[in-house]
Amino acid sequence: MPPMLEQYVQLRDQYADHLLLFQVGDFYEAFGEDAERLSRLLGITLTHKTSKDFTTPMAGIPIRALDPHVEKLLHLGTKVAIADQLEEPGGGLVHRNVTQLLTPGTLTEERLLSPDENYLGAVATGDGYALALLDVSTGEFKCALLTSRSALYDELSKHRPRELLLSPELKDNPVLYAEFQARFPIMFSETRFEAEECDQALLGQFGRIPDYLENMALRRACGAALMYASFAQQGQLTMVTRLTRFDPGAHMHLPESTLNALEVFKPNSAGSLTLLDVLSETRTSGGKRRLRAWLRQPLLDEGLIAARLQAVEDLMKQSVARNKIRSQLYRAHDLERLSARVSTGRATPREVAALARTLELLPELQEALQGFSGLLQDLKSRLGDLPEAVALIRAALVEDPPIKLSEGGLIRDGFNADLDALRQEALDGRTWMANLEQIERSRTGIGNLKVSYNQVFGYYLEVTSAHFSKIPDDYHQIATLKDRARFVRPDIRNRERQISRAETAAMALENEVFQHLRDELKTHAEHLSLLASAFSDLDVLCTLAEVAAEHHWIKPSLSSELRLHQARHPVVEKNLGENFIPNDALMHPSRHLLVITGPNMAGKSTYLRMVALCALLHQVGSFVPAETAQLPLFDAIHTRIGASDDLAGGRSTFMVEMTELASILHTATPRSLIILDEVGRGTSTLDGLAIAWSSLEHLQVLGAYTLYATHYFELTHLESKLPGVVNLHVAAQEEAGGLVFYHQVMEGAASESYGVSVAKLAGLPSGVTDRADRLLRSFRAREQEQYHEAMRRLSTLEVSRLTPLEALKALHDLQMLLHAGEPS
Ligand SMILES: Nc1ncnc2c1ncn2[C@@H]1O[C@H](COP(=O)(O)OP(=O)(O)OP(=O)(O)O)[C@@H](O)[C@H]1O
Repeated sequence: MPPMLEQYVQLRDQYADHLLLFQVGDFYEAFGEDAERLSRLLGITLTHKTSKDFTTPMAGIPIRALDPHVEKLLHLGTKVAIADQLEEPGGGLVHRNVTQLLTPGTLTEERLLSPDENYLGAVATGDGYALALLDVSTGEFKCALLTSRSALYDELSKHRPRELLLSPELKDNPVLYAEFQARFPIMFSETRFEAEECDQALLGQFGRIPDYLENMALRRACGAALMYASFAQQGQLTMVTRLTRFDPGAHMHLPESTLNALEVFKPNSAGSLTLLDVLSETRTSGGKRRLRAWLRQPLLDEGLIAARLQAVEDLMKQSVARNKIRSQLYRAHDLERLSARVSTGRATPREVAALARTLELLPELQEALQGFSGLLQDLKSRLGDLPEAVALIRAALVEDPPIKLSEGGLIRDGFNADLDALRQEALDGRTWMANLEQIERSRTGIGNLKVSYNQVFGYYLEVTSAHFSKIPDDYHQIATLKDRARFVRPDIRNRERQISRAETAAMALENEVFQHLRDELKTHAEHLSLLASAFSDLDVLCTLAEVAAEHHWIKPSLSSELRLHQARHPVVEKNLGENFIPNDALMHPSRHLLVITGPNMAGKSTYLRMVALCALLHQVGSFVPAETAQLPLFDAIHTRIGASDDLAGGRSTFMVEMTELASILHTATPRSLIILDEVGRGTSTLDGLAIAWSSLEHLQVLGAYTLYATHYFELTHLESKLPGVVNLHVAAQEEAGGLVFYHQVMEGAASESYGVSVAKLAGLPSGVTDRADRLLRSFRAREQEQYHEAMRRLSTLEVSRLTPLEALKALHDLQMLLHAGEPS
């Protein structure tokens, strides 16, 4: 095997679960089976490397086209190891080593990352489920202990890790492992979870094990994440300076089903909008991530909510200051990621320049925040500028430095005297070379003499055969072509060596100066990460103010009652504009369970979601889409909306519905907001009605604020039976041209369900709808008849004369009567 392939095989075996891309000149190559795999995955040509008696498959990617290919490989679930040439090719085998390991959850390369968080997740069990979440692109590292698997799934789907590590007790359980894989179609990777090694990893990273990691499972999850990321980053985890433990109970409980039903992040149908889309006015990538985090975790603390609302109100009113801040933020680069890159000493010259440009915004941001109080004043003090860092970068780097250090030309003239001298020397040499052609033409009288350069000979003189007689003695011929010859001279060789020596030394010195600059910036890493966090908070507050101003949202106030006047569903309103009909909502302890009826398409679901979204926005600290709004503090929003099945999870529509209902009934407290849309629809009418009825009775006793939309008219009877239950309906009317929806929510139950009318609107064939109309009339007539007949028989029954057996038979007959009969 040729020595280069031996080198390849050695590295490949060292990083066995990665696909090794091996630099050979301007290409990254793979050989053997890996080449076949690469060619299959990327659809690129498979060739062969042949030397003497050896041949092997080979596939390669040009270096300049690496990123899109790596992106595709990661997307296909393949980890990538990049081995670079670490020295200029010379005589023998070039020294190569792995310089980057790329896995979806441990990326730091800006160009491969999306603006969202990029978490690596690790889960271990013992006393519940321990979850660690590490984003090495920003240095964020947090963990939590979850009491149930569904709580773990909720957190995982909220944080959407790109890669997951499962401890052996989870991974080795085929049923559990399959369930994880079905729920989270991401990369699952292997690492060690041994307690002792995990503790060592934590000690190595933080110098001590934080007190709040008393739980072994937490330490295993955190340690495993650290060990895995550290391997991928080849020990460079300096961006991870803090580990926080978060308490899912410290925030409003928002199960995955609620986030999905309310379409907070993900639309239910492709192409439609989400709440995040309506709020997507952030100006920075960090702000976008922070907004997602706030939406994931609405607050429970009145004081914090009030502080955010106050800041949003101040920024909304001060539109000049707000616009100024937003236009500054627009120019900011992703400070969170830049600070992580700086802390690992990996920032590229261009990233360092971007850092300076971002830090230069600080004085203006501080000025714009002048005169604000509360949270905004705090933010102003968190935005302390770093003039010395900016001055250093500005003095050292050219205005627009290259991405790669190896491209050179990044250090400004005048910054380092030695570098200036080397550059001058190289320049002198090149000027000498540039003038040489003219000088030699005059000296020899050869008008077409040329000075050229190529990789093999370096600089040389070229003379065509017509002028061979004029060639001076000091020219030494080095090559003869058909009609010309090439020459050198000792002084040309000397100059060439001088240029090359000076340029190589200048490059090395630039490298050194830049390393020094990076080391200097590293000392500000902590400050930079705090600044980054302040930027993100400021961006989100400005975003909430901007949205409030643009869409005429108002500041909600805290109350024990839920009182919305002329409220709108923010997403549906964005689609419908002025055609959206606002509605009121009123709930208090003696009106805490609203049963909403009305035809299909009337707007029941929209109304339910509208109330829930207002509650969620309030606790995020946002204004809400209404004319006035008073809202209680909810500890959770539970929803059971729509029919969805979980084919991957192997559960039918009804099973999903019942599982979600069970979880709501078990976990809801009197302080929860519950939204139920047509519960019980997935089974037979009577079973469904019975389940819905008893669930409502349960919630009525619990006292939780509940909105329940239904087509079961029987449930409207609950209003007269149970205190706290109130009927509402969404207005619609049959008119000459068909059914008209008013989308207006009114007191009282609906009089009809208009199902057949809606079917007509939907375009069912008229023959079918006419027959349905007749059937409906006959069902109703029959129902009435049976009901009256049953009543008549019951009232004439002489109960005191019946034997127990006769009484039972009479009851049975009555029942048969009520269920009897097919329509004619
Ligand atoms: N307040 C409103 N103003 C204007 N249009 C509305 C309003 N509410 C709902 N709509 C429109 O009506 C459509 C149907 O609304 P929604 O899904 O809420 O009805 P629904 O009563 O829950 O129907 P179903 O019983 O079939 O689930 C929405 O997509 C929207 O276009």
